[in-house]
Amino acid sequence: MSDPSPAVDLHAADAPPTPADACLPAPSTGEADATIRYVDSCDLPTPWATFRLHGFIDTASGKEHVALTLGELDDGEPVLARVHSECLTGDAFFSQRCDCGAQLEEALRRIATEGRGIVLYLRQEGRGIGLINKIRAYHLQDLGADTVQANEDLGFAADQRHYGLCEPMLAHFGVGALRLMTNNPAKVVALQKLGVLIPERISILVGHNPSNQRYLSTKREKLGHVIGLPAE
Ligand SMILES: Nc1nc2c(ncn2[C@@H]2O[C@H](COP(=O)(O)OP(=O)(O)OP(=O)(O)O)[C@@H](O)[C@H]2O)c(=O)[nH]1
Ligand SMILES: [Zn+2]
Repeated sequence: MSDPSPAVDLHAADAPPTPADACLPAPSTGEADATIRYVDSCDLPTPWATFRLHGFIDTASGKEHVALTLGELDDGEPVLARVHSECLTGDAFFSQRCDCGAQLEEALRRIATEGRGIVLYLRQEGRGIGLINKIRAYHLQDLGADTVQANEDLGFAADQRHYGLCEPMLAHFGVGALRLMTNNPAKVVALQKLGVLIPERISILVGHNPSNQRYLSTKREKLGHVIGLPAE
């Protein structure tokens, strides 16, 4: 996977945005020109802690991304982190087809317990194919395909995600090293290729249920995830 390192174009954290900053997505200029622009932050009370929610715009695609932070992050110590790709069905609708919602909740809970950490929430729904195509992929899975076959039957790669925006987003917070909560070694490698240090990968094995058992075994067998399933 090629992850172009986007140029950094970040506004000062304390500068209030103009309406144009906040609302106008830039026309796409292609990935090589991708820039991430910090826009604004606010408090976000959750059941576990009051996080800071930070908004960014990828000016190349117009996509809006967010980071949730807690505590002091720029002291040079590796930061407990989750790099989470959008899953509307799992994160918002309690879908049991995947483990995303449970992982997001667990990540926030663990960060709250430590009092320090970051979640990068990347708007690359459906492993990068988008929400509507994910619904089409789910339909194919209803008919018997697994999560990888379904993507491929639709003409997509099994995983179309890019992590290039993570490095400048992390740099914005003065973070260079992560203790990354993931079961996905490919995510670790992709971030390391961007220059992000990952001294520790932390398993996040939550949200297993009968409806996602096949999905999780396919992730392990075809996508290389480190997942021990309960039946084994
Ligand atoms: N195309 C497709 N995308 C899916 C399917 N199930 C979940 N997803 C997407 O897969 C992505 C999961 O992202 P992450 O939660 O970052 O997880 P991961 O890379 O699988 O690895 P972990 O860090 O271990 O969770 C999200 O974008 C989901 O929308 C599926 O069956 N098909
Ligand atoms: Zn999901």
